[in-house]
Amino acid sequence: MQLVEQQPEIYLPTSYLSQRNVIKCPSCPMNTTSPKSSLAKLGIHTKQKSLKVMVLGQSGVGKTAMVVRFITRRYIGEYDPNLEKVYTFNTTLDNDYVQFDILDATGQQNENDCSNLESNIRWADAFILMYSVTDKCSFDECNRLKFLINYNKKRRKLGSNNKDYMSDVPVILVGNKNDQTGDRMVSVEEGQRRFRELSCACFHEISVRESVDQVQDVFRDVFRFWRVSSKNPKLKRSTSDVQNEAISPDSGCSFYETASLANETRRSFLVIGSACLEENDHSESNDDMRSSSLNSSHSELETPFRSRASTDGTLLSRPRRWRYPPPGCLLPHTNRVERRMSISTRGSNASY
Ligand SMILES: Nc1nc2c(ncn2[C@@H]2O[C@H](COP(=O)(O)OP(=O)(O)OP(=O)(O)O)[C@@H](O)[C@H]2O)c(=O)[nH]1
Repeated sequence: MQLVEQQPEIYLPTSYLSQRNVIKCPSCPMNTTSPKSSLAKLGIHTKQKSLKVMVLGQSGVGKTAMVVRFITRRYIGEYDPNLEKVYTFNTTLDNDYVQFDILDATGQQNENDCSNLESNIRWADAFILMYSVTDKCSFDECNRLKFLINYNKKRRKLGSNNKDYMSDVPVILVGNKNDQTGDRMVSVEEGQRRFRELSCACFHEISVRESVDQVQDVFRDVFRFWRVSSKNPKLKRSTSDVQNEAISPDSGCSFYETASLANETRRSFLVIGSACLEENDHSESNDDMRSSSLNSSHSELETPFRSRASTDGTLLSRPRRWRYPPPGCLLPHTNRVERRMSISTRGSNASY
């Protein structure tokens, strides 16, 4: 699962420019032309996917620094905070050719910007919700932004007469600047708790300044969660316990939902009601199925499914539990107090 880096491309689509008055970043060190990628030239990729990612967060949390780091692998300290840009970056992830359209939203919002923010949210397929671990306000701002995401994605689906209006776009919560240990105001545990409360897809705590790998992990997860949700748009991911936890060697950390992307094979599970689907492989899911958050009773899950099922698909019979024992059968628990039948249960014809 190598991230193959290619020549970055930035473009500002005409439609986007006209709608949102986006300005090209003059200080950006990357090419502003759109050279065709080497893969495209060779004609290797057959299907090009465009993944529209919106990076959201309060001003100064490091959104631009992260996007530029992902595309160029470089860390650049200072940016014009008032610029809102769309970067297009072609890369290969998990053997899939993918085109990222990354909208770096400006964090300085006034009331007039609110409708612009909401239309940008409707444009995006996936979100990176960013805060700085050195800024509690930016952490709290994530609540408002997540609410706006939920609201706008939900409304769009309702408008399209789709009854399945649950918003299931991937939202990755990212705490940045964890290199500034002395200035920390938000702990890892608080970030993890907030990620659960907001029902985000996963949580990363990173330092854009210190690690390009952590930044790439964030975008890799955006892509993976988006791929799962776009393949199964009607499925709702489990919002249950976070069981898997991965601490990367360079001190960034990530938290995932139950049996999702953190394990070695990084398979994702989707939960629909009480059914569990695995994204990649349906053949050997016994152990993983048990780790998912199903409503099945604990005792049922103790016995592996295959030992309970015969080859013709029928379940082996389990001892029948009687509510009232059949005639002639003694109750196994003798100290049980026999319930007296009420008059209504015995009926009006009962003799006393
Ligand atoms: N120590 C530290 N500083 C960082 C890190 N990432 C970004 N910064 C700094 O944080 C400041 C703000 O970064 P930006 O990328 O401009 O933040 P932004 O969220 O895009 O801000 P707006 O454009 O105003 O929305 C800059 O001075 C960056 O150098 C990091 O991981 N560690």
